[in-house]
Amino acid sequence: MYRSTAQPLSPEPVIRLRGVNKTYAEGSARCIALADVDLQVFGGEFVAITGKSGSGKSTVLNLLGGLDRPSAGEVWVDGQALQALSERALAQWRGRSVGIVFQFFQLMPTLSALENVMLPMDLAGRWPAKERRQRAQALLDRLGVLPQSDKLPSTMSGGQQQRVAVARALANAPALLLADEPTGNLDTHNASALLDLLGELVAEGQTLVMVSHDPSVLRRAGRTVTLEDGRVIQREERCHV
Ligand SMILES: Nc1ncnc2c1ncn2[C@@H]1O[C@H](COP(=O)(O)OP(=O)(O)OP(=O)(O)O)[C@@H](O)[C@H]1O
Repeated sequence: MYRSTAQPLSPEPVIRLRGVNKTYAEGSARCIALADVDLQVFGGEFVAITGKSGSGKSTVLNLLGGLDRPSAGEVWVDGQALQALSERALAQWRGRSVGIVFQFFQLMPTLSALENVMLPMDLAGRWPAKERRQRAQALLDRLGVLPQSDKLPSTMSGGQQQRVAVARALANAPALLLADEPTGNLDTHNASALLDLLGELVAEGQTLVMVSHDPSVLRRAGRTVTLEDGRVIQREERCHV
């Protein structure tokens, strides 16, 4: 049975954003996507990032996942200063240290569910081939989609595809799991089941940052960070009773 190997709450933050700015050039104008954002997330936390369309949520997620770089400021993830890495080193780091789940699943259409989950391990050259297969099977089992192992994404339901996508995101035992509106394309039942599974992973120590507008997601997060026009306007801790 797959269990998250992430460490429970630790004093060192898994994520540290300091004075982060991100601007995009639009002809002669500049679009300020993020302005002076500071954020810390500790191991085993589930933090939801919310805000209106265009407030900068995906930009934060892209910076955390090493998919984009800040215009100014520092992005530290799992002890690594991402701004210090070359493109090549950043790509290698990304493959090993973060797992990302997208709204539209983004599975490789010509690969089976099992092959999709094995792919990040193959690319990272992690674990012997036999172990990669066993690990992928354990992940699919954990996510409740082992019977779908040999199926192509197009022959699976949306809920099944998203579970496979979560298994793929966990393949390299990432320090950080990121999710961009992961329930946005699921019906209520599948969305709730997916959130249950993600909640179990967090309870085992997985650090999770999720962008969402969905109130049912925000209710489950330990903490919500609200963005407006690229700035953090609210940090809300949930009371656990
Ligand atoms: N590649 C880009 N080029 C130019 N502007 C961009 C680019 N990416 C994002 N932006 C701008 O940066 C701002 C923040 O965008 P971002 O996608 O982070 O917002 P968001 O909160 O995720 O929005 P949504 O909820 O609609 O996905 C917006 O004004 C957007 O137009």
